[in-house]
Amino acid sequence: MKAMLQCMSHTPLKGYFDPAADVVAEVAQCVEKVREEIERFDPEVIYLFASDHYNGFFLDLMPQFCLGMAATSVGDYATPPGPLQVPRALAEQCARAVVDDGIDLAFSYRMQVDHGFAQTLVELTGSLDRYPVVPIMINAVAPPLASFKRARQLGEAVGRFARGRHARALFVASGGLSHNPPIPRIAVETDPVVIERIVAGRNPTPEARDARQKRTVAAARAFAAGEAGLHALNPEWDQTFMQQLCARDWRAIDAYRNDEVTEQAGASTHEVKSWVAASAAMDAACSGHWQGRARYYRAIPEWVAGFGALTGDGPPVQVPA
Ligand SMILES: O=C(O)CCc1cccc(O)c1O
Ligand SMILES: [Fe+2]
Repeated sequence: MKAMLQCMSHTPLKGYFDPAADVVAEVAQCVEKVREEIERFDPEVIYLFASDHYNGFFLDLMPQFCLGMAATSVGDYATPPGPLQVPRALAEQCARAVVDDGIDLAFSYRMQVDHGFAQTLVELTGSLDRYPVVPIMINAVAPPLASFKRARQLGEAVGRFARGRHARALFVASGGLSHNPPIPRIAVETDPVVIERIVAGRNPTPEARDARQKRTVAAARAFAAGEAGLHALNPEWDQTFMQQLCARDWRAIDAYRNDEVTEQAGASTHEVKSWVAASAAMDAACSGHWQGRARYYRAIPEWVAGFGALTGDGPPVQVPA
């Protein structure tokens, strides 16, 4: 079996409010290289770990982890709407194996996913349905949140399932790194309209979706202009985290505490649990024989993102003592 790992930040602000042209080009070049690597690798299946932002999952019933047996992109921001190519029988077997492994994950036969899944999938493969994909949602927006350790164990269970099953498996993570876009929090929200939207806001009108997206763009403009309101990006946190993943330092990963992460790097930093799960899946699929490398990082305030990319492939590079 061959396995590959690709972790990348997403940000739907791309194209809506861009940083300087050289930064846009630098990120595009990174995306292009990753896309070429995936094209060459030609995955038989993709296990895609990502977050949702109150577009497919709401507070009427919020799972920590949810595997899609079938999934459709809602088409928010610049992402296309439409079905992902989910191999149903494989997804069912995967869910069974993960549950048997002790992770009580939710599943959906009609999962809706947003830019968290769709942006990265489209940018890295060209479309929503180029390759068979098993989508796995990790709650990163609605506390109480699962721990970093639990995300690692979820990934490990998926990787154990994938091990030996495919000629070529690709593990993809979409999300993070440090950031804090304006996502409502039930604990402090008082506007009944906003509360209703996050409790049961499925399939909003195009006008409501557009208004929400405009608010995000406005918040990004204010953030980039240095106005207070959103939590600062934390490049140091991001780089340390990426180094720990590359070193497969699971002890350090397991030691992250949710409240400290929120405080140090922003509420949406929990999206990096997709990186943890995908890397743990890679680790289990390769029995530890792989090498990770942080290939890109830049804090991009216009995009409200600590934007990073990390790739893993085997066999491991031998480092002389
Ligand atoms: O519309 C939303 O709810 C949030 C959009 C958003 C913005 C910046 C970085 C992200 O990761 C992200 O998801
Ligand atoms: Fe996000």
